Amino acid sequence: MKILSAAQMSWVDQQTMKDQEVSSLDLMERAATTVFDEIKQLYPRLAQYTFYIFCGKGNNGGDGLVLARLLDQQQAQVNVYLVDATDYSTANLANQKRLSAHLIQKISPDTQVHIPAGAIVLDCLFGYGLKRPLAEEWRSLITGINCCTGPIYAIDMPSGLLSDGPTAAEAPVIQADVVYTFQSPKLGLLMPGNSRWAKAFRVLDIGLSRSALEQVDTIFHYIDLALLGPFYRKRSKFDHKGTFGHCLIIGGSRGKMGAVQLALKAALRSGCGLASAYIPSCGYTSIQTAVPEAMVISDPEEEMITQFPDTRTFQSIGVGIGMGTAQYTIDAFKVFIMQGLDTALVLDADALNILAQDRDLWQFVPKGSILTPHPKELSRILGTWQNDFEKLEKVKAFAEEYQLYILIKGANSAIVTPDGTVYFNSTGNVGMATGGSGDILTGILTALLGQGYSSQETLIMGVYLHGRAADIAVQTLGVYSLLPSDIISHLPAAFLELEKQS
Ligand SMILES: NC(=O)C1=CN([C@@H]2O[C@H](COP(=O)(O)OP(=O)(O)OC[C@H]3O[C@@H](n4cnc5c(N)ncnc54)[C@H](OP(=O)(O)O)[C@@H]3O)[C@@H](O)[C@H]2O)[C@@H](O)CC1
Ligand SMILES: [K+]
Repeated sequence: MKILSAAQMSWVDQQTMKDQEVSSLDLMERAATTVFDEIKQLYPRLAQYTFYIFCGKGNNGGDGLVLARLLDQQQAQVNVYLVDATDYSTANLANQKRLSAHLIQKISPDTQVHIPAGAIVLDCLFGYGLKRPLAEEWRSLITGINCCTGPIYAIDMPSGLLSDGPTAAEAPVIQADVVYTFQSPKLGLLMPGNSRWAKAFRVLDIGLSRSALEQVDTIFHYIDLALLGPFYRKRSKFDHKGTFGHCLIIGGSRGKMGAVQLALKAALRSGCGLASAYIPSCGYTSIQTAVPEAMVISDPEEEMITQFPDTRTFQSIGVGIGMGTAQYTIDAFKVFIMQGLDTALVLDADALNILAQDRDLWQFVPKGSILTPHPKELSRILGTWQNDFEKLEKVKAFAEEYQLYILIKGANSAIVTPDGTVYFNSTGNVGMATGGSGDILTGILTALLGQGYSSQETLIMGVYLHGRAADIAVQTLGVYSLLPSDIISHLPAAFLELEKQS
């Protein structure tokens, strides 16, 4: 799914009106009706609820006015607060006239509102038309709304949040529990730093012109099953284990052998033909016992890796998890990486920490390699950033310079490719924030790379399935109790979904 800028959304809206011969008013009715349907599903007995609907002067406010009419028709208690203006959009004015005048109360940006307990708020002050951060004069209205005890649903965007650029932390912005955004997720909804304003969002299909959507060119994409379908390979009965690659996980140190165990299990659950581990010898028995399907090669040293194996017979290699940064390990890793390998690697954890200490090493990392840093590892590599947008630019520059694929881990993890394309993930949940989740991702990615998927395909599919398995798992286990190993045991369900859709 494409992620469109405000300007692109506006262009697609215009094209839709031409292609489908509909007016702005029709489109507004359609958009607001999709939100109304969602709300009706959440609150089937609408007549029992009170809605506080805050409307601006543009088309986002117009959506709110339509919603007010639809809710009023279902006997919900409706209170509309419309920002007083002299320049309402045409569709906004038309919808004011369609609503009983007694329902509308005019307010100014500095009005102080008190919302009673139990009321539901619909935020329709600003959508993608917000061009600059809201001025101070809006603070009292926005703060009053944010103080409500009931849920806040924002239409298209939380008001005050910019769609395409950074919003200052102290800016007045609506804190939406759920954002119903039209047709395409907006960048501002995906940035982790904005999560207190957009706690969750749902993309609603409002039937905008397919051909216009296809024509829009964007470097930003949102990963869904439809994106995976074209490259997911179904298996034929003539395939055999040699077809699916032999993957190698290099990592582990005394006390951190579990990381390798998790990665191996995840790799085996992700369809690799053969899986091997290279580990310090103290882990030999535990890995052989815990993962009987895997093969183990051990370093001569007990507690840490001091040399790297010949990797030429393996189709894919994942390096770094649980490896530690003992000097012997650092020295051995440097020799390994400086030999000039011609296979893309999956690099995680301590492999990244070692590389981060010596910028000269990056030139030796095989082009097309996959890096999966968590935020701390990423800042060791790139330094600091002011906001998520700057972080993204820094990652893009680095990915291009060294021709690498970089995963920015977090809610809505983002994959950055060497040509600057960005794929945001749509799966995953807060239950994954437990040590070990990343080791599983390394296993999945190494397995997919070994099966012949390109680095880009590997990341899109691996990150999606990793999150999806966790999403399926929390349906029965909940976010508090989810263990990384539960992600592995739910990988089959995630793969099955993909198999069915392809
Ligand atoms: N197009 C369609 O047919 C459809 C559109 N749809 C809906 O329309 C929404 C987009 O509507 P929109 O373009 O009217 O913009 P909107 O977000 O309502 O705000 C614009 C107003 O805000 C003002 N303004 C801007 N920045 C400001 C600031 N910092 N501080 C103060 N004011 C500021 C700006 O005034 P200006 O600065 O230009 O004078 C302008 O008056 C979209 O999100 C979706 O909900 C759906 O119904 C589908 C059909
Ligand atoms: K809004």
